[in-house]
Amino acid sequence: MDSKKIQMPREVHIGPDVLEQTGSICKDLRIDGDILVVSGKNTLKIGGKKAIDSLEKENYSVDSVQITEATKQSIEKVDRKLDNISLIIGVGGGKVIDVAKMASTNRDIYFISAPTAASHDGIVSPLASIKDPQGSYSLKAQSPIGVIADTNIIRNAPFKLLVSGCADIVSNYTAVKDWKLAKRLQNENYSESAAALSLMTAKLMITSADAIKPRLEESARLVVKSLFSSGMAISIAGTSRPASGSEHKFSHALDKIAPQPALHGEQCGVGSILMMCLQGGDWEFIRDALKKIKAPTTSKELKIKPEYIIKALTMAHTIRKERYTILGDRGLSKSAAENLAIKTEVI
Ligand SMILES: NC(=O)C1=CN([C@@H]2O[C@H](COP(=O)(O)OP(=O)(O)OC[C@H]3O[C@@H](n4cnc5c(N)ncnc54)[C@H](OP(=O)(O)O)[C@@H]3O)[C@@H](O)[C@H]2O)C=CC1
Ligand SMILES: O=C(CO)COP(=O)(O)O
Ligand SMILES: [Zn+2]
Repeated sequence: MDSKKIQMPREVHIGPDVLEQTGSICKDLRIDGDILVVSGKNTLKIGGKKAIDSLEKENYSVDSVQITEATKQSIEKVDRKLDNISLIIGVGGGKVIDVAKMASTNRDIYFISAPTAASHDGIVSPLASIKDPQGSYSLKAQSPIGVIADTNIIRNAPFKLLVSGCADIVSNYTAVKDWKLAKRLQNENYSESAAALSLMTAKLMITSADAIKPRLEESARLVVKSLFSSGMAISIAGTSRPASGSEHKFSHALDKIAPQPALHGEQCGVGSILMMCLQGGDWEFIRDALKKIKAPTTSKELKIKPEYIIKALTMAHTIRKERYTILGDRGLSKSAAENLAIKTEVI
């Protein structure tokens, strides 16, 4: 039997103001040498600067770089800063973390993940979602050596980012169904434990929906822990399969064609309503769960015109063709897509 490698972070710090301990956390992790902080336009001010101040207090020499997209060009921009760097810290949303993760993997440099929002489950996963005009790729990367999740920053982030993270987790329901289908039809590798962890996380999220409130530290902490556990399912599987199926293909298609895409998790949530209906499952349950967490359930709430929803549905099967899902090899016709979106009241 093939051997299997599962990467886990060595230290996970979740709590108010933990970003101000970045320097001492790096000392504890025995990081020796210069450090690069990767951030975004907003997140450099919100979190990046705190990490830099704390590192400088511990006498680390620190450089920083800002990125705006999760693309090859952004990875190259980070790469140009990496001579003499021993550690990269990604302080920001999902795009920043994916770019920092991939750049660190390419150069075999340690990586710390410091999310400023609980908006996606890539915080600890060993995969990076990288986009180009042709599509979206789930690339193998390393897991972070450490996670620093500052719940004071996360609770003060726009509430829709927190809701988006919850919806990304709810979408695990349809992702696991697709994965099981691929096991049955294509004999794809399938991990019972990864699938069980992914589903358990989604169930717990829905059970605790009433506790997800704006600005509360407890809510931020709860969602971070759920994203962590969904990310661990991805780590165990060694693929994003337990958390990404046809509903994610739909979201990646929207990212490609919609003039103004919504947040990743918001689109995956709506995708999950649609795909659960295609899968013959209880789509009303997914819709009601999303409503409970105040996530969008319609094209109007996503602020994306119905024509783009239909177009994304008809092209979703062309994204990650190797990932078999309920969409099959031919996908949906335009009329089938319209029927589906109308039936589920997405349009
Ligand atoms: N690798 C994996 O396993 C996974 C990867 N993903 C990927 O993650 C990405 C989605 O992540 P998401 O975070 O939704 O999107 P972004 O990284 O685009 O972040 C959304 C916006 O939120 C801003 N932001 C972040 N934190 C704060 C804050 N505290 N206060 C104010 N604004 C803030 C960002 O600012 P700024 O401009 O500074 O960036 C950005 O403008 C997608 O590319 C998706 O494919 C999703 C799930 C799993
Ligand atoms: O978003 C993910 C899980 O929530 C995984 O990302 P991919 O769809 O890019 O594999
Ligand atoms: Zn996702």
